[in-house]
Amino acid sequence: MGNEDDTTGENQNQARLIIPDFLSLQECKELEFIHRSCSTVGYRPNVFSTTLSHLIATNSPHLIIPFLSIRDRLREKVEEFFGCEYELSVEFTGLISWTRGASIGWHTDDNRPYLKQRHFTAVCYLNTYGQDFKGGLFHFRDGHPSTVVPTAGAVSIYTADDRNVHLVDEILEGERLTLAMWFSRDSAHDEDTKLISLLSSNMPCSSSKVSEELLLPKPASSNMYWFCPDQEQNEESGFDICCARIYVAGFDVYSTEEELSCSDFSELLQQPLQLARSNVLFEQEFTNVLHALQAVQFYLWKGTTPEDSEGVRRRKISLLSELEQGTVASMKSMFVKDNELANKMFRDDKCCLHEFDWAEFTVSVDELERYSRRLQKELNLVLLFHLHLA
Ligand SMILES: O=C(O)CCC(=O)C(=O)O
Ligand SMILES: [Fe+2]
Repeated sequence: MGNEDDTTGENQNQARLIIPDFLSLQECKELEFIHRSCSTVGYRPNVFSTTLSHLIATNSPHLIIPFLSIRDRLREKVEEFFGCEYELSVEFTGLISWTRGASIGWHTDDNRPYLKQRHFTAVCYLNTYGQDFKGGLFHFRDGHPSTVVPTAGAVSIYTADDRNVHLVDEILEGERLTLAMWFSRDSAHDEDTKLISLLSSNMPCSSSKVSEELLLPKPASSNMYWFCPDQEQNEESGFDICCARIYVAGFDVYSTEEELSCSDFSELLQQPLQLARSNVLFEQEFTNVLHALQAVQFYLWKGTTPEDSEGVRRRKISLLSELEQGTVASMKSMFVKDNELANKMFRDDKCCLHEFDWAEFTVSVDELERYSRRLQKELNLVLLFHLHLA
């Protein structure tokens, strides 16, 4: 794989570049954490996505920070390779995952009138073929290389025009995750302009006052998280993807809200919730399902080492009563109608290998808060800097 050193003398006509190890594994894992914590159902069957504007809209603007340096590095690489330094704008940035059954046939990335501003594509693979998913190979119709085997950290860069007709084989198992970016020569399509204006209207931050309040995620409307197999708009099949990701990681959700039987049960997920595991209830309340999901995903990402646990604020755990076990079970059947399907789509066996320990989980919940505060500070600096320049 890779034609970075290709010196066939046809550089101007070189329409693609594959670089292994463009991102570190740490960067891949951090973006995976963000996607598994924030994604919504996507624009095609069995596809899930996390866009930067969605992060802003769900009160998680600080999660944009890990993208920033990666975007700059990629833009510079694309400009350098295609000889258009300082000319490109980022048109779109998003995390996209494909699960069982997803595929895309031969196409170019500028193949719609509203996509004509897309001049170059960069796809970073955040996980690995054969290890994290089966199927999902990438093929170019003409020229070399003809097949790209997705490997965590590699990036595939190509023109969006008909020199690069491509397809992705159907995913057979697992979740194939990428960071997809498009670049435009037309600065009118600069994604940053849109993001900055969203940020300045959504942020509790002005040039004179920076909020220190911890940002907690706020779910978008519940249909954005409801997955239906084969796009049937059917509430009796499928599942809420936030709950499903919590369940496949071995946790349960518990709510003290009385009206479990109410018709609009999706409201429940917007309310404070607790996590449980093997009939043990964790005392701390999370603000809503997204907050609980973020805590679970952060724990799966970072794990903890025993030394971390000094100075940790202790949380109680308790055994679930029979009544509480009933609540846990009925929530599960409300939010995941098809447990087998949820497991097939999201289960990641690597995450379930080490033994679970509530003390370690507690450390991780505190660590998540420190992580969020650090990103918030960075975001405030970026914004203040930008507002002063503007
Ligand atoms: O994920 C990939 O490898 C490419 C996806 C693709 O072709 C597209 O989204 O246009
Ligand atoms: Fe494409």
